[in-house]
Formats: sequence, structure tokens, C-alpha cells
Amino acid sequence: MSKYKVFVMRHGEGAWTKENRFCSWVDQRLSEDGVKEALACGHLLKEAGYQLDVVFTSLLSRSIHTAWLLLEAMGQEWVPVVRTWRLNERHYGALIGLNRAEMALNHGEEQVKQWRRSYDLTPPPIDESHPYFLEIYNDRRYSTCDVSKEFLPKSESLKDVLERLQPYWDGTIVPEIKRGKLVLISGHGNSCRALLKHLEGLSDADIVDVTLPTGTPILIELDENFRPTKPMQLLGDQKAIQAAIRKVEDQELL
Ligand SMILES: O=C(OP(=O)(O)O)[C@H](O)COP(=O)(O)O
Repeated sequence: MSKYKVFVMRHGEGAWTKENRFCSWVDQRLSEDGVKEALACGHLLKEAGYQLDVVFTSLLSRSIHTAWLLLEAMGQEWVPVVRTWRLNERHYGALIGLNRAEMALNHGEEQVKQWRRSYDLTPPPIDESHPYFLEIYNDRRYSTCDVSKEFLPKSESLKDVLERLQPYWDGTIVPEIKRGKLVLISGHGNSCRALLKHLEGLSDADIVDVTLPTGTPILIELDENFRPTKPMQLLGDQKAIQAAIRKVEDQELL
């Protein structure tokens, strides 16, 4: 029997999703479609009668704006929004800013798929010669983290993401859920995949086939031991959701 519910969602479409570039820790804003998606999620949850108690986001604007727009559409703007770097998107290292289709031309589609979806493959690290290095590491938000700047990641596999996210899930989010709070996590494609791997108990091989569309709330129902009681539910028009998943999967195609 389900005791707890939690929503996990990837933010609305970001500006660089449209340009097909690895965005990761670069602070791009939502595209016009991304704004619409976030508002539509809020309307969907409102119509279903949900009342949120707390929303967790990353430190990246696209995840925070999604939370704000969703709460506005629900008429629940007063609900606390809590930000943490531990929900940031996977750090794509030296791949940040690169175009996926161009990379497939140079390295082959299979290599790009491996970089994007395998569980424990870490891309080459970002270094000071990278065009976005200073923009990321000189940003004041990263002086506010619970680890000092020099220990923040320079590249991550999905496994690394789960390792930095899980202490926050266990220590901060789970206690809220246990107190009876309805929590929504406005995260990113890969920070949400890492969390879903953990919650759904997916194997390293099975997570490779999980791709998340933007702006789609995923409802997870858990028993008293935080084990899923039913398959996760992607809420909304199922045909549109499948089309949105295919769009993300096809980003590496030539
Ligand atoms: O920034 C990103 O994800 P996000 O749009 O969910 O924040 C990544 O570039 C997602 O890339 P991927 O779908 O190739 O893993």
C-alpha cells in the first residue's frame, strides 16, 4: 500500500535544449516553450487537486523558474522553494556547450549515446581553458554550497550524480516526506534519472534506456520503507509524452 507520494520532474525546455548543446552547469534560461511547459504542469497538478508543501530545485535558473511558474499556475506561490547544488544537472565536463549532432559526426552516434546515458562513464573533465569554466566556477552561487569550491565536480558520470545527491535525499528530502509533506523536485534530465534509479531500484543496465522529457511531472508512490508500490507515472497526454521522449533520444542523431 502507498504511504507516500513524491513528484520528480525535469524542468521546462531550456534555451540550449533547442540548440542541441550540452547545457549542464551553464545557467541557461527556459525557452518560450519551456515557460509554457512549466505553466502547463502547474495547471495539470492544480486540476488534479494536489497541494504542494515544499519544492526542491537545483541552483540553476531553469529549474528554479520552473518551480516558480508551476507554483504560480497552481496558485500556491507561498510554498517554500529550497535550492541545492546537489540537484544540479550532471556535470558534463569538457562536453559542456558542445552540439550533440556535431559530436556524433566526429565520434559516432554510439559514443555520444554512451556519454549521455551509460551509468558510470565520466566525460573528460572541464579545465580552465574551457570557454565556460570561469562563468561556472566564478559564480557566487557556488560559494554557498556545503562543500568548498575546489571540491565541486569537474565532470560526472550518472553514478557520481547519485553519490552527491543521495545524502541530500536521505538527510533533507526524506524527512520532509516522512513528516507528511507533499514534495516536488524540479530537477534536470540526469539528476532526475539518478534519483529515479535509486527510488525505482533500476539496474545499471536498465537506467541506460530511461530518457526524461522536459516539463512532465512524474508521480512516484512509495511504501513505508520508501519502496515503490507501482510503476512511476508520467502525468499528462501519453502520446505527447512519448513524442517528447523520442525528441530527447534523437538529439544525438545525424
Ligand atoms: O543540461 C542538460 O539537461 P537539462 O536540460 O535537464 O538541464 C543536459 O545537457 C542534458 O543532456 P543529455 O540529455 O544529453 O543528458
